[in-house]
Amino acid sequence: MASSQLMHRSAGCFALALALPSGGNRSAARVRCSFPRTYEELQKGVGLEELVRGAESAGARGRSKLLRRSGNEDDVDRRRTGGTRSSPPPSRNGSSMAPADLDCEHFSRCSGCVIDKALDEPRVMRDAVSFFKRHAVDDMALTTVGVWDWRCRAKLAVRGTCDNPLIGLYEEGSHVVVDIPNCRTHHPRINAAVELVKEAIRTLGVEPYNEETHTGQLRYLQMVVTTFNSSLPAAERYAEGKVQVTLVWNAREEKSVEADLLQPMAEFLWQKGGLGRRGSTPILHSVWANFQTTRTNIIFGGKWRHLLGEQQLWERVGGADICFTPASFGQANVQAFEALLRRLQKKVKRDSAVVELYAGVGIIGISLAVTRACRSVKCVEVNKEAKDSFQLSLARVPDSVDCKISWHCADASVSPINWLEGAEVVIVDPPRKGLDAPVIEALRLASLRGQGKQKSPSSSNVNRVEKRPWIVRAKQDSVVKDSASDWQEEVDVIWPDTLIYVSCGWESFKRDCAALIEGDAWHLDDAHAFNFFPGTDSIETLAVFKRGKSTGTKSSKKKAGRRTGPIPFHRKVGKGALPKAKQ
Ligand SMILES: C[S@@+](CC[C@H](N)C(=O)[O-])C[C@H]1O[C@@H](n2cnc3c(N)ncnc32)[C@H](O)[C@@H]1O
Repeated sequence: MASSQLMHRSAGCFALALALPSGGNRSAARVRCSFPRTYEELQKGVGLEELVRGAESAGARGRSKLLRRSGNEDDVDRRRTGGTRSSPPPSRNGSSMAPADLDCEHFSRCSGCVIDKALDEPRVMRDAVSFFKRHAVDDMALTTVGVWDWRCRAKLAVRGTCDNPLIGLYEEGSHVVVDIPNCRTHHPRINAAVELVKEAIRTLGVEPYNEETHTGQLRYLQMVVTTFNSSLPAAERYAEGKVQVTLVWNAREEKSVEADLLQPMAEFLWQKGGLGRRGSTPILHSVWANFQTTRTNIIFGGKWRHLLGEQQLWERVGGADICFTPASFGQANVQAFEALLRRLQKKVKRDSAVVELYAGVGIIGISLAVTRACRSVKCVEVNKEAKDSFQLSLARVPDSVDCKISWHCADASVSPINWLEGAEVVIVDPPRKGLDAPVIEALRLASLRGQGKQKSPSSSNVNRVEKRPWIVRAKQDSVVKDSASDWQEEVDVIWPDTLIYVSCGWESFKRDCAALIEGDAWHLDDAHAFNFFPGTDSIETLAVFKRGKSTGTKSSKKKAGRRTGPIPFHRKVGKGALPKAKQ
């Protein structure tokens, strides 16, 4: 996808940039602005798992008086479109909560956020609630882990001059970069790292890129925060996150003459923000370079170089240690993702055989292997860059985990039925455009086969044909960890009876859902939304489908327990979410 699209956050979900987070004004504004508990917790720093654990119990205990907490994703595919600003915010269901307003000085020009009021109630939830109600899921709710400081991944354009660098996102519909030093959605350490980059540009005379003349040196930045630090108490890890900075340089490689200032810049950053930082803790994790010389809007070139700091970036997600390279996809809102994973884990029966399509670095699969004692987990991902990350993460899966875990570099839309065979649970987490048509057809077919309505595997012609036998292909492009116990190939063919759909594209989800349930191939069993991108009118949806026609049993149960009054689609999580009486 073109970077021009990337750089407008409203055209997806994006990354903003800028300045020193510790300014007194900003802090004061935050205290005034409705989330005193969140503010205090952010100052103290609350660990990811601790935060979300507290959130879950709070969610279970009631939501009417919940306060809010802070929350994460990013990538080209994950950016969502901002919705209309004209519709009024949904009702707060009688809650006395103060509004979760953005209160950001950049809002009027920056394309990153499209909503600055009631960030905890994206308007799209109205549609989502009524959609799921029509499909017999009438307790659809939204989990908001926090509305500020949630973005742990940002891709930012560098423009302007070496005396006055501009670092941020494009203004909507243009290629004018809006400088966003005090972005309220960024993890504060991203803003601090951007400030350092500006200082380096001014001091060393680094030329920001000029699109028109295709001159200049520094084109983009990628900032990724890791909150993984086992030497700190869990409560301090989020606030103490460190930034992996990638400098996207307008040169073919580090030895090119155009890259003469690359190493000096990396050393400057490391001196001021890394281990060389005297008297204070480092804010940088590492410095990388990426080389991009094309005239296109594509942000990254194919060449990456590690320059300084730690090479591997780790995050603790869903109960597992996960490694990311700068080229891997990662969720920007790590706290909200953690909340989603915890809910997802509960939807998978222990000892299941799981296949995950669109798996990225395999976070969901590894997390299930570790927390649900799965019999097997197969991850399928098209981006080969994710393989190294998966391998490193796999090496940290404890030996006690008795699960056959594998990762396969493959296009899920090619012969997808082969991946579904032998799995009880299938998880899909596609890009914003939704599922590929062959995957939908294969999911429908797998359901029919599971119901005994379609017998012959060879009779299907719904898939594009991959010439290599799938088993050969899987072996060639795979990483596999066998279980400690003997692995036995399934003799009786099993087909998934549970389909878990993680969606970052609401419109494509609705379309895919209609295709999946058509003719009672699947029915919706459960759905929940997560506020992954506060400031945008978008949600991340976790939907659980069961095979075949609904028996009505679950729906009747839900009806029996249904509350009267407006549908409470909003749920806040985190310690701050506990009803006062119970704290
Ligand atoms: C929304 S991301 C989810 C990744 C992962 N589940 C996570 O949360 O980190 C979608 C992933 O699907 C991958 N993808 C896109 N098209 C694909 C295809 N046809 N086959 C397999 N993977 C695909 C992308 O490379 C990306 O890693």
